[in-house]
This record gives sequence, C-alpha cells and structure tokens, in this order.
Amino acid sequence: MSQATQLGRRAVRIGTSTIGDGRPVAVIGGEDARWVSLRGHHGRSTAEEIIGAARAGWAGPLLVEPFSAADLGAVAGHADGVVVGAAWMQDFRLVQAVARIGLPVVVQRGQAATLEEWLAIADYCAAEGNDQVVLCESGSRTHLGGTTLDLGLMREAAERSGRPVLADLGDDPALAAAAVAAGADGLLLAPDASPETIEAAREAATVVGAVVRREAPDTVLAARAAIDRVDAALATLLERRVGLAGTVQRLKPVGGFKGRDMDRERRLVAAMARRAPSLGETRLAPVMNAVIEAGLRVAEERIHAADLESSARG
Ligand SMILES: C=C(O[C@@H]1C=C(C(=O)O)C=C[C@H]1O)C(=O)O
Repeated sequence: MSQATQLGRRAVRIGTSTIGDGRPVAVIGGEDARWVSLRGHHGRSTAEEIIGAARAGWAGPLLVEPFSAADLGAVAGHADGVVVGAAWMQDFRLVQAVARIGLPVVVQRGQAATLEEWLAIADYCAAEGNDQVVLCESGSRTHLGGTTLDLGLMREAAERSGRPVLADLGDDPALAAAAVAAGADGLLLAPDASPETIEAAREAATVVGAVVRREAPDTVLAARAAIDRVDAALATLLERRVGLAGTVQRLKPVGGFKGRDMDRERRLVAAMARRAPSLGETRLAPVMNAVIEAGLRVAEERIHAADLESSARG
C-alpha cells in the first residue's frame, strides 16, 4: 500500500478514538479502546451485567461483540461500537440489526470468508445507512486446526474498500510489526490479553509505525504525539547504532577516538543526506558528528570497564 492510500483511507470514530486516515495505529484491547465479547459469557450473566462490568473500570471507548440480536438493546445503550464476530459474519439478520443501531461496526472476517464476502458485509451495513465500518482480519482456519492471519488479504481489503482495517492478533503480539507494516490502521488484541502482549503490540505500532506510515496530524497535540513516535523509533535505532559502532571499535586495529576515520564519516553523512534531503549534508554533518562522538565515548567506556574487569580477574 502506498502511504498516500493509507492517508486517504476514511476515518471511523469509536468514542474518543479515531481509526484510519493517517491517525496513529490504534491498539484495541489496549490503551485506545477496550472490547468485550458476550459470546463466552452467554447464559451465565446478562449483557447488561457484562457490559456494566467492562464499563466499571474503563471510561474510554468500549466495543462489544453481541452473542445475538437480543443483546443489542444493552449494546446500544452502553457501547461505543459493535464487533460482528468472525463466526457471525454471514448472519445477515444480525448484521442488519447491528448496522441499524448506528454505532460504528467492526466486521471480523469469517474463518472461511472470501474477500468479496467480507467486503459485501461492509456494503450491507452501508446499505442500512451505517457507513462507519472497520474491517478486521481475524485469520483463516488452517489444515492443522489453528488460524493464520492473512495480512495480504487485509491490505487488499483496505485498498479495495477505502475503509480502515484492523489485524486481530488475539493474545500473540508476534505479528504486530508485520501487521503495521502491511498497513493495519489498528491492532485488535484479545479482551484478556496480558499487559506484556499489549505493551509488545504498542511498541511495534510505535516503532514500525513511525518508519512505514505517514501521519496527518492537524493539531499541536497530535503533531507532538507523532513526533514522540518518530523519536521512539530514532532512540531505538540510536541504541542499536551505539552497539554496532562499539563492535567496530573492538574489531578494527586502532579503535576509539584514536582510530577515527573522517572519510568514512563523510561518506555515511552523504548517504544519509539522500534520505534526508530537507537537512542535506551541511546540516546533517554536525548531527551525525554528535551521534558518532557519543558512540565513541560509550565504546571507550565499555572497553575500559572490560579491561578493568579482566585485570581484576587476573
Ligand atoms: C564505527 C567506526 O569508527 C568510527 C565511528 C564511526 C561511526 O560511528 O559510524 C565512523 C567512523 C569512525 O570514525 C568505523 O570506523 O566504521
């Protein structure tokens, strides 16, 4: 997906969170929105009780997956959006009833549903007068009985529909970075995902998102938040760079400030300037000089500390 396509993708508002149209990657099931499924609780508690419990500890956007149309009264009264679960995707009566509430709808792809069938459900919601639709890739059933996310299909759904897309990661953050790189506007985590899973997804969304997505902030607050994400990616790369520069100091015949290679430094600045034309070589040179000198100081300190340790061990 081109970055322009990602920017042009229409936005859907779920409570105070906005998904799509160059907004930051939303983590649903994390800090941007929570969700609760009435499916697992069916028969044990009422929809009101379950939604009430979810609301009790959370004032932000709340999505609810109904078990059946009977739940929709409670959902309409207390939720900010509705999830049409993968197993329910082709229940047209339920989809119709959900769309008519008027809340944003997240349509999960059924495990065996084709792209056409999935997009048809979104159009079906729109035909009911509800165009606030987000598509959520929830995986296909594999021959081994598990499910596997189809990120190519997710990307295609985004391009074909112009709607925001989510990747349903369940409780495994392993594909979070891949999903963001494939153009996900949001990541859907299991309602009971662990704090570690949520943090790993958030980290992937921040760092990978900063590299592959173009954002379109229109307020100081939003632009500063976008800068914070770029800085998070920069810091991650700076930390990695310090380690690699340290490796060179240990491997080359003369390391540290004594072995400084200004020709190599000029060449790397020139190469970087091609990717950072707004800064250009002249402005980039002092920036990289500071980065390189900081790296050399860290490398010298580490080599010194290692020498002390080995002489102490005798
Ligand atoms: C890492 C090296 O040592 C020094 C540090 C550099 C860097 O941080 O990129 C570049 C050139 C050298 O002055 C190297 O020689 O490649």
